[in-house]
Amino acid sequence: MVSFFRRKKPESSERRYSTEELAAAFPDAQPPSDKREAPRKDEAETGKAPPAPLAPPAGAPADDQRDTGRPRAESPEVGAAADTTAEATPPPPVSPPPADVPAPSPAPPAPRPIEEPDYSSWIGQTTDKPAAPAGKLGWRERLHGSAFARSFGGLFYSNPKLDDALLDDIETALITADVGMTATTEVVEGLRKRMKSREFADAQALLKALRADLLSLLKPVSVPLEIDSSARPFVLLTVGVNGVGKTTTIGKLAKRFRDENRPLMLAAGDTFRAAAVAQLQAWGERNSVPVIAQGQNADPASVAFDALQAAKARGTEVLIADTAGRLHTQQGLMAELGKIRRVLRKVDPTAPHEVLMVIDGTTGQNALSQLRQFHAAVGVTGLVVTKLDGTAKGGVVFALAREFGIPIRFAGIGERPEDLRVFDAEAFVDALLPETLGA
Ligand SMILES: Nc1nc2c(ncn2[C@@H]2O[C@H](COP(=O)(O)OP(=O)(O)OP(=O)(O)O)[C@@H](O)[C@H]2O)c(=O)[nH]1
Repeated sequence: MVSFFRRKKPESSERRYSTEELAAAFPDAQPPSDKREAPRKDEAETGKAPPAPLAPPAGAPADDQRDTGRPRAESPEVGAAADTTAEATPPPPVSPPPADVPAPSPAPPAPRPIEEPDYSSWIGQTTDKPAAPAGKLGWRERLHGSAFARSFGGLFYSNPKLDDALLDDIETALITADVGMTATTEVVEGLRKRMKSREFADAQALLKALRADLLSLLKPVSVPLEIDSSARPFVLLTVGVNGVGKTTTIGKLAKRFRDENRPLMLAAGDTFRAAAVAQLQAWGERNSVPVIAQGQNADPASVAFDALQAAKARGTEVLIADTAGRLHTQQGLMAELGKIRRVLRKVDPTAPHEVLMVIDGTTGQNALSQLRQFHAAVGVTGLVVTKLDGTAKGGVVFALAREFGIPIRFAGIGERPEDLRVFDAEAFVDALLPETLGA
């Protein structure tokens, strides 16, 4: 039973958290997103519901013609749309691949290719932030501002004693960082049991055990994306709620694949937000990556259908399809994802080969219900957790891993292309905890 709410600290107990940090433990304190149709806080999962085993994807929704609230173009189920723009030029050979794809190695990856990053062609907005170094480097620099790192920084440097107060502080820190009640209880009660059976010589030993517990939560989901070369093209469908960083992530992935010399095509399936189509097209033009687009308000399934046919005809290795951001609670829009998947399967019954859900790392426990709904609608096979830099709490990664076990393919730790990292459980955990505990 989590003691966060019932335990009262002794008067003499050292105060280690600011009121802001404690207040941050409560989801109501989260600032509202400035994005269109951003999820409301009252939709958040509070962690009260028992963790239900994830049902397999429910297959295609029965009625894909439900009102989505958007104008519709001709469906590809009756024929592919004609107004297609695609550049015929194949991507030019570029620099060697970064070392952290496809499989992470225990050894530090080689430095990034020595090429000047062309930020003028970057898909997202420009930023003055310096790029984080590649490989395992940069994680700590980017995550040190997170609620998780700040809470644990204070905790570890206060020279704690091995007692129940330390466990209370760990519990508070984990909840504050959005790890969620269930995962927090499991970890803290496990440590308490071991402490009572005198397994730990001192507080440092307990903290090392905590690091091991956190790692063991994440290790099973630290599974990098592998491009199956027998799939031509390998179709990657990106999904997620509004403003989580889908289009930006596609740009980062496209740069990664281009650097690996993989012939690539993009499908501008976010036909709701006009800027999203323009963003992909501009990026594609500058980087000689073909972009299939039909413009705003086109049927996204039609765009996906066209793109897959074009990619197949050209022998493209990877096709990345964007989709519009949608709230997981909007049934019509969730059904649209099922339609996109069905339409892709008309061209290639094995497509999409990866359904990559992008989750904003600052979302908190609401991320759990988002993933549950998207998985039911379209069968999520991999995750990208973005915005873990700056003020993100970061703990939701543990909650997602514990409840769903779906591979976390990438982590977004900044806005630069090289800030999309292959998810590395050890680099992530060690970036959140003080350096003295690192392996
Ligand atoms: N700090 C930070 N910002 C990020 C990261 N990933 C994306 N962003 C920013 O998040 C904002 C939204 O990104 P978009 O790519 O437009 O999000 P989207 O999901 O495509 O948005 P919709 O099309 O509206 O659903 C942009 O300002 C990005 O620069 C990240 O890892 N860290």
